Amino acid sequence: MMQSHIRQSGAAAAAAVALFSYCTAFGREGKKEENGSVGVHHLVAAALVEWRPPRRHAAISSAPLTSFYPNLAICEPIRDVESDNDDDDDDNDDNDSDVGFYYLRMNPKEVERTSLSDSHAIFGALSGTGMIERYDIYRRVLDDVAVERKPRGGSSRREVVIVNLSVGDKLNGHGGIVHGGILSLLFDEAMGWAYECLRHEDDWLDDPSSPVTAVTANLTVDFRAPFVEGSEGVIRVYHDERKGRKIYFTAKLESKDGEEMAKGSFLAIRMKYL
Ligand SMILES: CCCCCCCC/C=C\CCCCCCCC(=O)SCCNC(=O)CCNC(=O)[C@H](O)C(C)(C)COP(=O)(O)OP(=O)(O)OC[C@H]1O[C@@H](n2cnc3c(N)ncnc32)[C@H](O)[C@@H]1OP(=O)(O)O
Repeated sequence: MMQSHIRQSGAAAAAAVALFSYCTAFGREGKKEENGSVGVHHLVAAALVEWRPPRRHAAISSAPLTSFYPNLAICEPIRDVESDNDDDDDDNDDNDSDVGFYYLRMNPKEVERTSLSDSHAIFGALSGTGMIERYDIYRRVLDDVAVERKPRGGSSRREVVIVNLSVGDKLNGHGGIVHGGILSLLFDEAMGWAYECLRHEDDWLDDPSSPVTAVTANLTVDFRAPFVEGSEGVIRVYHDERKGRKIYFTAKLESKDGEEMAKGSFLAIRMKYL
């Protein structure tokens, strides 16, 4: 059981409850996941540490998308929404006490406080009513039992990040349908966060504390169904494998009803000199 490190704010607690409700409504997290664990409705929010770029990154500081914020992934749980022994909606699952994971929220308000806030596509220019109205990022964290059962650092596929999003009516291509380029953007960002979260939580990089950043080398998206304006959705990002500097992810965008609207794959390449 996670200990609560109290840095509680009403807004953060509300956010955790909101995601809990959302995930419950989606009915996904009570099911078996790819890592064999069972969803536990521990939903928490994050406290973030202010961070300024160290000097050795000055060479890329003028390129917004290669600026980065390592400590965004340093979070502390502030609230357990549900204990392991609480009732679970999934009656078919008899492994409810076999805990698996919880979510930590990456607070977008912290992103907005950074120097990127105005120039960032999602949290800056395209943020607002009618555009990207919500882009809440949650890092999925294995709890202690799951970590013991399945040591970190493996190459097996697992969910890393989910993004709870909604898009308004000003980012369309065809009438009433969100532009595919916008969905690609939303995927790109989500998978970038997955990279960042993995880098901090895991031992799969040579030195997790090293300020090694990455860029998107390749992004592909399959559009499976029209994502209509004014829709809410969830992006789920999975880490697939790593080959040296190349880190592979896949992702899917689900509608509020759980329908797969789009899926994507993503290759992040760690920069040679950063
Ligand atoms: C992933 C982001 C994580 C960010 C984390 C920090 C922030 C955290 C906070 C908040 C999250 C924010 C999240 C934001 C997300 C947005 C990210 C973007 O949109 S980034 C802007 C668009 N992308 C560019 O501008 C790149 C431009 N391209 C390049 O700079 C280079 O081409 C680069 C670095 C990608 C590769 O160049 P080389 O010189 O380092 O490497 P070579 O030798 O060419 O390739 C190495 C290996 O990769 C393969 N490779 C290279 N490019 C490939 C490609 N396009 N497709 C497939 N393979 C490729 C090669 O075949 C080679 O493979 P073999 O080692 O031989 O097996």
